[in-house]
Amino acid sequence: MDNMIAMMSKVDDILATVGNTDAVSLPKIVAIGSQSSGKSSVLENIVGREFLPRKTGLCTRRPLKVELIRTVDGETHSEWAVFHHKPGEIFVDWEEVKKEIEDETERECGSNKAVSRKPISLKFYSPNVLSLTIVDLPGVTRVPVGDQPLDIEKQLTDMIMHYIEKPNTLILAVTPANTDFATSDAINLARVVDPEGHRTLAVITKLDLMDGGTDAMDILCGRVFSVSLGIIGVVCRSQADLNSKKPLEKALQKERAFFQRSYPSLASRSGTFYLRKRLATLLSSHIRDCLPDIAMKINVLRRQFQHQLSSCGKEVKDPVATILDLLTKFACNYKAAIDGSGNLVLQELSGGARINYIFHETFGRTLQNVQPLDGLSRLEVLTAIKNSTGPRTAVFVPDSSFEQLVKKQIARLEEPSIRCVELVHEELERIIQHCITKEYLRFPNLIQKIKEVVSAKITGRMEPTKKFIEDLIANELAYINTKHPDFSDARQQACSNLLGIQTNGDSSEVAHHKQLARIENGGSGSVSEAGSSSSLPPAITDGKGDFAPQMINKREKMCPKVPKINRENS
Ligand SMILES: Nc1nc2c(ncn2[C@@H]2O[C@H](COP(=O)(O)OP(=O)(O)OP(=O)(O)O)[C@@H](O)[C@H]2O)c(=O)[nH]1
Repeated sequence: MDNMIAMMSKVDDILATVGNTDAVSLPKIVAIGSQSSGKSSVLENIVGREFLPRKTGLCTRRPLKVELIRTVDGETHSEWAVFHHKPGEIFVDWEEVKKEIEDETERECGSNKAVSRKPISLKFYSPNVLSLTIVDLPGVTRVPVGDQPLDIEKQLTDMIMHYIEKPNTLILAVTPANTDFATSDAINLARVVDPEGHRTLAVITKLDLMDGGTDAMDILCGRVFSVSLGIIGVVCRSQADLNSKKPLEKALQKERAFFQRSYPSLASRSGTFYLRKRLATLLSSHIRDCLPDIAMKINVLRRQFQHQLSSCGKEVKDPVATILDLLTKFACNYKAAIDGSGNLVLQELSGGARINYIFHETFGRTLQNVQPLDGLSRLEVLTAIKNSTGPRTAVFVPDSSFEQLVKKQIARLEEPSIRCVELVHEELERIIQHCITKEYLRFPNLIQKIKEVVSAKITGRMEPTKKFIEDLIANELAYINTKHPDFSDARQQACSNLLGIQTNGDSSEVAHHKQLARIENGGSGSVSEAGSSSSLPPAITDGKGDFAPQMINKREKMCPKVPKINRENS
């Protein structure tokens, strides 16, 4: 029996080493229940040692897998413990075991009540135990405290389900006797995955705390609810016993006396001693039943791993040289992918060619499509002109309003430029994947690390590059050289276009005046032709009621895409 349990423990270790614990469901006992129902107390009673952190409120915050391994007398240490996360260290002091469980819990979950799914594994070697594997899970709680997330109840229930839904798990459903059984979390959760109760053993704790005049006879005899593996009552140490450091042996004696006194007819199949024996028998017969199925699954796994192993190639004699070689190759592949000298992908553009496409096609086309006057309504232009002249009436387009409008348009270049950076970044990330060739596949951790490091480097350049673009645009916005002759003409023409100046043979400034006057009159009123034209300075027009021909040519050159406004509609 001991051999079988020890063998299962070894298989579990091997599966944990290859990171495949879910591939084969190994028989184990899992203790579940609501918070403070007494799961850890029961586990301590079974082990016969005080090694668990104990206090009221949430105490178990990570699954704790305890493997009890029966040793023969005469070993160097009669009893010792080893943690899976500290393989070389042997613990012989139970206070240190307790402290290590607390420390390891805090390392993973922090100090403020948060919980984690990651189990702590402990092997306990002793000639005084029956070989067993028990997992103690955090208790179900409903109200989040400390760093616990709002959905703590769901997270805990999911964690419990993850363990107990496996068909080879025996469920130790711990329920305190001083609560209502109809609301027992342990029994209700167990029923979800094991409705017939074939793999559920109920343990009733805190029988000593039941109200005077009541007893748990009906419950212990299975008249309230029934589970086929049995219902066993236990009495563990109370908080007062823990505070006064009452030895476990004394507590076990007291427990035996309690059952002989209060439940004499059930005394022989109640209490910790009976529970230990029952669990060991159940587990070993359960292992026997599951063995053929487990052996078959392990054989399938073995074949899979052998196949994987043979695809790995030659043995690595010098790991450091191999890693250096792979890193150098990766760097060369990456450079080649950008230079264009790497493996050619025929189906799609990639690497440097794709970056070129992003710059010249995607980004280039976007810039070409940015029309200088897009998003500037005529009303906006006229309002800007009027706002910049204050109480005075505008005759010429003032520089300040022109600058204000131009700046708004230049700022529009920022968004497509940033998008271009993002596209290039995406491509640089894609190159990483392309550079990981077949020969890397046998080193999944190395691949993971390369991806992390290179991706972090590339992503680290994103912010400085975006900042560079923002600075470039800011530089352009800082000073608009309106004195530049081309720019100056373009300004005139762009504004003329917006104002719909080429109307009815009016000179540009006449039309400009009319527009401003229309705005002043609510947008549609008519303006006295004679009155307005008579106040215009004569030098602006060419005498034919329009801009001089060379000015129009300039406009065509500077703003070729500005659509002409229909004279009739303007
Ligand atoms: N009087 C009495 N107290 C008990 C009994 N079993 C547990 N307790 C007390 O109940 C409290 C909670 O016990 P734990 O064993 O820590 O409960 P738990 O279910 O492991 O708690 P969490 O893991 O935090 O959910 C402790 O103060 C125990 O001393 C019992 O049979 N009788």
